[in-house]
Amino acid sequence: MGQEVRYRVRGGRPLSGTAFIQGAKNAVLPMIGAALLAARGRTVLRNVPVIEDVYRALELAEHVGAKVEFHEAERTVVIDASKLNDPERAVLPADIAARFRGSVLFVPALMHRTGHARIEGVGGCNLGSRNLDFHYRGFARLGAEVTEDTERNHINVEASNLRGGRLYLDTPSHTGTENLIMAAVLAPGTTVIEHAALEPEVLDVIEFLSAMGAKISGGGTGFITVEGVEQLTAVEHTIMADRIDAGVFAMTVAATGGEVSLVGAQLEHLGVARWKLEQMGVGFSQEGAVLHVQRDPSVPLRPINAVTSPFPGFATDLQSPLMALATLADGESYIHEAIYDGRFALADELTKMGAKIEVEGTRAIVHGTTNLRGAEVIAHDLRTGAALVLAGLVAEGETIVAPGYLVDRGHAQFASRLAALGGDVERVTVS
Ligand SMILES: CC(=O)N[C@H]1[C@@H](OP(=O)(O)OP(=O)(O)OC[C@H]2O[C@@H](n3ccc(=O)[nH]c3=O)[C@H](O)[C@@H]2O)O[C@H](CO)[C@@H](O)[C@@H]1O
Ligand SMILES: C=C(OP(=O)(O)O)C(=O)O
Repeated sequence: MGQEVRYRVRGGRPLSGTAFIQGAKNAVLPMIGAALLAARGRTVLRNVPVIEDVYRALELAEHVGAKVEFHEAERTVVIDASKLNDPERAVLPADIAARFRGSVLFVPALMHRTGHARIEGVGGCNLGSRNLDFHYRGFARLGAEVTEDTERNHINVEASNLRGGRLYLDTPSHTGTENLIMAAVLAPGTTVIEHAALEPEVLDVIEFLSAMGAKISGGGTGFITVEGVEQLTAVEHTIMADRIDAGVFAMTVAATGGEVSLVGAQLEHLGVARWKLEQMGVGFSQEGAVLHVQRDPSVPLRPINAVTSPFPGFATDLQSPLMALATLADGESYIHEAIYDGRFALADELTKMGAKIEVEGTRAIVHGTTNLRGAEVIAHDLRTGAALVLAGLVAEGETIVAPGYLVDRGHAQFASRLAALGGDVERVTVS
């Protein structure tokens, strides 16, 4: 049997001090995919979070023919994609690609550089149904031939003759928007994408692609126009701070009480989550690049109603930590998960810790206040794991959260950053 990572947490300490917010997972993954579009030069990405999804993305980049260096201490990735032109290597193999959702973001570069892509698997958090139909339909409208090999469960994309086209998304898909933009940047002619996503990471990716030479307008309006260019150049880019990492830290301070400065976090990137946390009793103040978060532990948290929706709505990735936080509020909270049909696995785990949560479909009622108690609990996905660490920090006794790999997929040095704030959290490896 291999080794397993676990998070061991003991509750009861307020948090205080300064935490550094990592670079955004959901910006760096599309940027690694975008870096493969450059036929010349070396891309330098700074503020890269040292997380498992980045390791997987870099493995995948090497697998398809790029040369990659990860200078972890400097949080810098260097990618040379000049030799990425072998159609035989234009394959996203299940053993790497099925371990993270961002693997689908490699398809545009493979289409443009090799004329072909075979997708043997795409992973990501298990949150219910997560289709890729918007991506494939968009590639087809740009001239690709997308076929499914049902026997092997592969998708084959032939794309020797991409050209601009009129595209739309049924809902403003985050990676869908990024993928259609990347598919369009080197396709001759004009592409229009209607109902595009507004997430800050999408804007960061547009900024990166624009620096590479892409012609993209309308980012942040929901209506994006791309004029195809002949080639893109490798550039240097510093990745924005991770708003979900910042939200998780803010909610953890809300749970334990205390006062913490989050370096790099931007209040405006929290969207509606900011207002919900303020209503619960959390104080925020932004001072340049530092976000101060405080919560007086002597005043009970107020219950809350929240509905997840695309940015600037309440981020679905913050729904799990919000549920954990709501168990501590004085009264009934109502949560509607409107993005995913299977993102309430956390409720059963919190119940093991003493929480009272009723789930019906995509709606949950959380009955607070609960005196949480430590337990052995399962991280069903990345944010469930982070939420259970949060719960452990206020629970009586010891909480063990496993598998820790899922937390490590998206939060860098999670235990040591919380421990530096005074939290009793350890990341342990057991065989
Ligand atoms: C790597 C990355 O950036 N992941 C984020 C991204 O995922 P991701 O980009 O996969 O999420 P989407 O915005 O695409 O998904 C939103 C909804 O649209 C549906 N859908 C999406 C595409 C498609 O072709 N067909 C379809 O039906 C999905 O099943 C889901 O119900 O945005 C999500 C929503 O903010 C976040 O939870 C993820 O952290
Ligand atoms: C759902 C998430 O990620 P992914 O799309 O990479 O599975 C997440 O970050 O919470």
